[in-house]
Amino acid sequence: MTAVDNLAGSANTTGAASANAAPGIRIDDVTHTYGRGDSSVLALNRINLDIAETEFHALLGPSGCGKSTLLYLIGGFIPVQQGTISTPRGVVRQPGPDRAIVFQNFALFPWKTVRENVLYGLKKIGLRREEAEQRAQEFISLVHLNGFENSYPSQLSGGMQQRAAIARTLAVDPKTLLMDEPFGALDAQTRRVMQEELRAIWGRTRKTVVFVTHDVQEAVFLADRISIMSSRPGRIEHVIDVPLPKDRGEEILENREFIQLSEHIWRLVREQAIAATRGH
Ligand SMILES: Nc1ncnc2c1ncn2[C@@H]1O[C@H](COP(=O)(O)OP(=O)(O)OP(=O)(O)O)[C@@H](O)[C@H]1O
Repeated sequence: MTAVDNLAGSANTTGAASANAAPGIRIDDVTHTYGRGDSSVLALNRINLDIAETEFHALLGPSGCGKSTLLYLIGGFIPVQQGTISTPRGVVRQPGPDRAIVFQNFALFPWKTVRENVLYGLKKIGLRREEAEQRAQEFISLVHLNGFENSYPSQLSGGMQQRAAIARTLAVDPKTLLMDEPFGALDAQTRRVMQEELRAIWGRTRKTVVFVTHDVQEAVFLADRISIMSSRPGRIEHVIDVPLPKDRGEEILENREFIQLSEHIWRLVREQAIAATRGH
């Protein structure tokens, strides 16, 4: 059995988060303020949200509503000031190997090859050279980068670089994958392919994914549930189930339910975006 197979769990058929699913992330009354005094910015206001262990959860909302802030708090990259965030490993107080983040700008080491980039994280978690090499190759294959192991990031397209970044992140087997607009810098066609690949990879690895995006279609295509946040200070205004089949390909874009749900969510997001431009 490979490391990739090892991660695989049984899939449900609808992709919807089930009410009795094991908890993955619990966000309990979290408020976050940047700075102090007159120049302080209330970024998040009393966020409550439970995300199941095998759920793909998207965060949508107007620019500046605090999506990235919430993601970084879950990751432990900024300290929780008020409220609590917990995972099965306990209360989040700092970054941990159970939570990994993928950024929009790929964040690969430019001086390392694809293989070396993937190996980097594996060495950090203490895998022996041989095991690390084998695992790196498995995850390079998972993201279809065979043949590019010895290429440097500058020799790859944006989509390939992001696949390498995803391989590097998945290879260390975090329980939770935090993704901050990871496809934002890609052209529309590559973005579509990456969405399909990510959804397929998620189907095999069954991690908790929290995915920040501005793109309603992307959220509906990828997620089991979608949180729509208000304009700043960010609150969770709506949490919406996405009752689409687990396996989603291009054909889902023609699915009536997909279209109707996307339109419904677009209207909800638009309300928040209009409120943001009016400054409340
Ligand atoms: N380090 C910081 N210091 C002060 N204010 C900050 C800091 N980081 C974010 N903010 C403010 O907090 C609010 C939320 O920012 P955040 O980046 O979380 O929003 P976002 O929804 O991810 O935005 P976008 O969609 O534009 O990326 C914004 O008003 C932002 O200006």
